[in-house]
Amino acid sequence: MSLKRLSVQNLRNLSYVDLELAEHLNIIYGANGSGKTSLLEAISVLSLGRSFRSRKIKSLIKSEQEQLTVFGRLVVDGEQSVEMPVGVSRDRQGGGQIKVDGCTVSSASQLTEHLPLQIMNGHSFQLLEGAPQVRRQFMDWLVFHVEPGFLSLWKDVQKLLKQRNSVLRRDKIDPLLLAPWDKELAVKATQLDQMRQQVFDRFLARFKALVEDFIAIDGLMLSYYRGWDREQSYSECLEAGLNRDIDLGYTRVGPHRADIRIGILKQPAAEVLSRGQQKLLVSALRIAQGAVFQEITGRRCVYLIDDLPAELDSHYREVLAGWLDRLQSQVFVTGVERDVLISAWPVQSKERTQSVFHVEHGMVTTCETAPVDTVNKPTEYEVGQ
Ligand SMILES: Nc1ncnc2c1ncn2[C@@H]1O[C@H](COP(=O)(O)OP(=O)(O)OP(=O)(O)O)[C@@H](O)[C@H]1O
Repeated sequence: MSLKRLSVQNLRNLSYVDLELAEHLNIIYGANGSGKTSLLEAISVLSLGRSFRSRKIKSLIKSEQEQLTVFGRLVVDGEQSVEMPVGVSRDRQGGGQIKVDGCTVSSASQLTEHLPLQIMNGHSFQLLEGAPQVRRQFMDWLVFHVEPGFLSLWKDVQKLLKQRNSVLRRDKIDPLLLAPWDKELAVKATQLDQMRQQVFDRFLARFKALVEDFIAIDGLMLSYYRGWDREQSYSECLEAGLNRDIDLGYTRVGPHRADIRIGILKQPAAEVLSRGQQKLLVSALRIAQGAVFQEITGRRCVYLIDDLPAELDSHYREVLAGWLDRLQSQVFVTGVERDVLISAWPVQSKERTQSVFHVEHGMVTTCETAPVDTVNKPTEYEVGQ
């Protein structure tokens, strides 16, 4: 999937922007505070129904405006002639509308299915230093996109856990009352674990192949933790831990505790690696994920990379750009300096289309694509106001 056209109204400092986008590489440069991240946020509204930066819709709507609107035209992979319009509007009262291919839909997950995104920004370090929930969400992104039954199974497990926890919090607990819930929970939790394990194994193989030649980190280890003891079935775990769960008032172990453990010689990666190495590692995790998504579904996800040069030297920038280039996915990459961004990419290949955009005070100008040593002059195509 790629985004061919993007129109934005009243999102942060962007009053009105209307852009034709390149199928592969979109370079967005401009001074601090000019609106580069806001442009990426607009794309994330089309995929998540909200920004990747904050869940608060009010801060996303331009000051003194009542609502924001983002509209896009998606091109379906392998069918260049098939375009799908998607649109999202959100207002300050929490209302809004999501439209996919002309129909109003009730859930943002229908947007996500059509426009799968991988986001790399300052928060990406959370994959290494954040709570297990961050890595669980990371893993579940791929499972959601490649296993059609995942979302409903995941919802069932959440519901069963909630019911079980509410029983655990009662004054008097009859274990016989819990038994049927536990049986159903164990069956669904085990199915969920199997889905995650299968997808993780495939992901791990892809990740290893990707980083082997580029990240010289001795002892780098990735492993999947399913959330309960490997030696026991989930029903055995629930039974053995019942008294402890009653004392705690919640279910201590299970698929809601799953994690990906990322370590270097048995130490957490965040405590050992330099900031640049961490950035390359989290980027590799996201790129490997996109590659597996592509292998399994035959579709491509879209990459949003905010401030690519931050933390990276020119060698690491080139490694990262090379990985992305080989994926042939659509990439939106921001940075303050245009030439630093352009020079990271391999010499223009015939297979790659690219566009360069300059952002200034919330106005976006499409530039001619030119080699890095020539000056890009803005064309007459002024898209901002
Ligand atoms: N709700 C809003 N209404 C109007 N302007 C806003 C709103 N929220 C943020 N801004 C402003 O929008 C501008 C663009 O912010 P953005 O984060 O997109 O900049 P950027 O180009 O990514 O900057 P940097 O290079 O520093 O990361 C900032 O000046 C910010 O103060």
